[in-house]
Amino acid sequence: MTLNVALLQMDIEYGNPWGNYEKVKTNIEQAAKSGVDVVVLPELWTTGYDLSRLDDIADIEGGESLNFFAELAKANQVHVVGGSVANQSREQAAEVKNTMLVVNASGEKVKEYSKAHLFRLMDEEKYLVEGNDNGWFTLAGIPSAGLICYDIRFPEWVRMHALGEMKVLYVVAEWPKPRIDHWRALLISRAIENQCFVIACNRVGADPNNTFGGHSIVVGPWGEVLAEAGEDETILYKEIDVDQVDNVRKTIPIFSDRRSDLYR
Ligand SMILES: O=C(O)CCC(=O)C(=O)O
Repeated sequence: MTLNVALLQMDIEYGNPWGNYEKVKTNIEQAAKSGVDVVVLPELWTTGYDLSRLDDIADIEGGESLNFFAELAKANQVHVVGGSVANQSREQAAEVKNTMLVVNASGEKVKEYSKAHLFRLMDEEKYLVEGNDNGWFTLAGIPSAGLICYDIRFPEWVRMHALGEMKVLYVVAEWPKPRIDHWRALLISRAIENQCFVIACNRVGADPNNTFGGHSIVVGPWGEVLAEAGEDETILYKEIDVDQVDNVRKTIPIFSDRRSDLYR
């Protein structure tokens, strides 16, 4: 089974959701014209890391972003792995999560996953609360999962998803340029050790505190880099053959060779 993906490697207007909605709409429409199945966005694409202003610019219950995706997905017949947005609780304003919304081509919400591991180096723990749910979902009939940026530094979290049969891992990020070597190495490792596709979308550009490194990437289940962007704004397109996951898992059957009597 093949899947055509488009990764929107974009710059994000700091603290300007309205400008970012316009830009993403144009990009999704452009990607859909190329006949893709799934469009993937970066992390916190509505607000960027303007965390001290979240009271003014966060999305209440993710409602605006969900409606936005639902309309665009349906009109353009694409599935959307919607990066993540600052998602504020209606009841408790102090509760803001970094939430991925996944919407299918019928405009239905398939998944809501909130970043489980908050990244202190960018002050997330001061402004955000962590999620407590897993990232599993099925999209285009494929067992998948979605994780957010720093989450990929926790191989046990990714492995837990692979044990749940995940074949495609979507990663959305605002990963800084100085550690872009870690980004590539971690994503390739997660693909090899879990024998899955990794489809990872990072942003480019800069905010007042960080410069972001791009290098959005599609990695195959054998660890091969199938497509990779540079450091400029672009839409990265790739067709993947999901059946390769079964072939790799048959060739080196790590899941049946695991010693669950020694470790979990
Ligand atoms: O782990 C890293 O180096 C980057 C993580 C990050 O930027 C994030 O989670 O937002």
